[in-house]
This record gives sequence, structure tokens and C-alpha cells, in this order.
Amino acid sequence: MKTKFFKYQGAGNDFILIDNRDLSFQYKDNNAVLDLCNRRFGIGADGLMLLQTHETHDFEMLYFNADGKLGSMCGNGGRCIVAFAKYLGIIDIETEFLAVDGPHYAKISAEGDWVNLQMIDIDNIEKDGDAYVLNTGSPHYVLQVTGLKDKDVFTEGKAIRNSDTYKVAGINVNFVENQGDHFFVRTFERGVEDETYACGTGVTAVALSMAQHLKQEGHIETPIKVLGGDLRIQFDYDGSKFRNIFLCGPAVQVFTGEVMV
Ligand SMILES: N[C@H](CCC[C@H](N)C(=O)O)C(=O)O
Repeated sequence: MKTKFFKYQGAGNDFILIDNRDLSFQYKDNNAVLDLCNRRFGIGADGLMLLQTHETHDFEMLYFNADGKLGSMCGNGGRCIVAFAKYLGIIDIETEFLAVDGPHYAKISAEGDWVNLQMIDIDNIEKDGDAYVLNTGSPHYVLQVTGLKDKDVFTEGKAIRNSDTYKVAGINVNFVENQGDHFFVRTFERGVEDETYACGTGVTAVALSMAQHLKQEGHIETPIKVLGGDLRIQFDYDGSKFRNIFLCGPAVQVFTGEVMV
């Protein structure tokens, strides 16, 4: 059966999106999504999202990692599906949609290519040695380093993701370097099992961890550079809890097509 798909990218984190309001795309097993995300034999993507109707929200987002399995919250994916919903005419410039970690408010630019996505509130950040560990809709390990440009993120990230502490549930591994007026972040992503060009829930975890690390408080706006571009995290922090957390950045439709599924 032929299925129409749309390819989006948010700061280089790239996704296949399918308008599945008619439920024609039936998720039978991991292989269907795995094959579509394959960068040699399929369309190629870090993940796949289905946009589906919902009784109480503008739409529902189902997210699958490139390994073909249902995933936890995807921040960049959330921004891209909001741009997709606007493209489809389902929403105007504001929305509240449902994702795996609950409802999300988002605001999109009139041009439809910049999205501010509200993330879940965070009440607690754990420590694992020098690293910060928290869940921003997906689980994240945040470690401050130097020389990040030349770091072997794949090998070092994979080792932490598969360590005894994390190998069962997995975790996304974020390395961060303070570059004065911004942070530079590189991420090894669970479920992609590789470094991605950006990780939205990851840079959100980095921004919150660094605010705690630097003992900042109040309304904070954190610019973050990733391999795929620039993202910005805005939030309020009282020294204990994080509220009004927004992941802000580009969400661009790259191409569309049809694929046999
Ligand atoms: N691979 C992640 C989910 C997607 C996270 C990332 N793409 C984002 O933008 O938040 C995980 O399994 O935890």
C-alpha cells in the first residue's frame, strides 16, 4: 500500500511524518518503522511520527525511534509535528496537543517554520558522579566537558548508554561545553543508537542542569549550539523547581513523497 509522508528537520534532528487521522497506517511491528527510517534502504530519519485525531486535544503525536519502537517524548519532533499540523490546516498559530508525556502547548511563527514548544515541568535533577540525570520527557545524562568538537561522542556516549546503570532502560547522553555566551552540545541518542545533529529533550536537560550548576535563578534564556544549528531554551527557576520551560527553534519541511508500506 502507498502512504504519503512528509520529511521534516528541526536543527538537523530529522523525522518522517505521516498524517494518520484516517488510521490507514497500521503499526504492525517494529520492522515497518525501522525500514522507513533506514538511511540506505528507506527514507532515512532519526524517528517517525504519526499525527492522529484526539477527542480532547487538537491532535495526538505518536513517536517512534529509528529502531522502530514506540519512543518517549521527542522535543524536536514535537516542534516539527506542530509545524506539520499548521501545514495541514489543523491549527493556526497556537495549539495544545497530546504526546506520550501528556499535553503540550506550542506557539508557531506566522511563517510556520519556528516553533516554541512547552515541555513538562521539572522538580528534581539527580547526580551520577559529575553528571546530571533528569527526565525532560525522555531520560538524559548530562556531562560537562572540554574539547567537545573533537570528542568521540559515539564511542563515549554508547559506553554510558550501555553501562550497567543504564543499559536496561537506556538513556540519552549529552556532552556540553560552556562557550561563554552559549553552550555547545552533542548528543548520543537512545533508540537511534548514534549521535544525532540535535536532541530537543536533550538540550532542555542541558539548559536546566547548567542553571542548577551555575546557581542561576529567575527567568532564564539559554542559547545552545548543536551540530545541526541553534536552539533556545526559556524557563523559570526558583533554585528548586523549573517551570514554563520552552524549547524554541526551527521546524522545516524538507520534502514529501509516497512510500510502499
Ligand atoms: N531518542 C529519544 C527520544 C527522542 C528524543 C530527541 N529526538 C528529542 O528531540 O527530544 C529517546 O528514546 O529517549
